[in-house]
Amino acid sequence: MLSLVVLISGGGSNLRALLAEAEHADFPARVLAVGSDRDADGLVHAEEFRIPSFTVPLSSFPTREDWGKELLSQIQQWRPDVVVLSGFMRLLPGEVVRALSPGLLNTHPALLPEFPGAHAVADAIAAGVSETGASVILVDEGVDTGPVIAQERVPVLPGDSEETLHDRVKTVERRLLSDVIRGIAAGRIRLEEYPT
Ligand SMILES: Nc1nc2c(c(=O)[nH]1)N[C@@H](CN(C=O)c1ccc(C(=O)N[C@@H](CCC(=O)O)C(=O)O)cc1)CN2
Ligand SMILES: NCC(=O)N[C@@H]1O[C@H](COP(=O)([O-])[O-])[C@@H](O)[C@H]1O
Repeated sequence: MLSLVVLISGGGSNLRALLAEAEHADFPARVLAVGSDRDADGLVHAEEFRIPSFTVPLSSFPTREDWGKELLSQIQQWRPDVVVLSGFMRLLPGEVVRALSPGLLNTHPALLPEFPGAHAVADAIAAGVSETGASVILVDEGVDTGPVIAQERVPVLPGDSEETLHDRVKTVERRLLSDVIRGIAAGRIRLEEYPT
């Protein structure tokens, strides 16, 4: 059984999907705790599924590095096999990335390396592309520069808003993340074999 800690910053719809799937006996992973860098709306999903949560606000620390040390401490108390960034909107300091790698995944709503960063869906709309995608990557010390574990194209439809496109992308993200977690648990995906 793979043990996960999931980090969020927002509404946590992808977290909720993972928590719901983890309730099924055939899912080979469990979420030990949910963490956030703020009082995220998505923490309500952890409460509903009776999963412990913790919040480490960046604004409570003099530096990002100090924040990272506390975040890392909170994560490591749960001794997870894998940490999943699911709408976690803070860049992690190198010390945190190094301590958690290679068991540190991020889901991103674009076909990386296209549209990295915090506003991928808006950027895809603005660029006028006819398709974008979803990616699951290993997190490195760059910004969305880690090796791609899984990704899938998603069409941009005429009249798409950021919201309609993001919703379409999220449905693919959820499936990709589930498949990656199942692959890791089954030994088909070996994170240590990816270059970082
Ligand atoms: N060391 C890394 N940390 C994180 C990565 C990563 O690739 N390396 N991915 C992000 C998730 N992410 C994209 O997938 C992402 C999230 C946020 C930002 C960003 O610029 N954040 C700003 C604040 C932006 C805001 O609050 O709107 C910041 O951290 O100051 C870039 C990429 C998670 N962490
Ligand atoms: N750069 C990181 C990034 O953009 N992450 C994205 O935030 C969304 C969170 O949605 P949710 O809060 O509804 O799960 C997801 O689409 C995730 O890929």
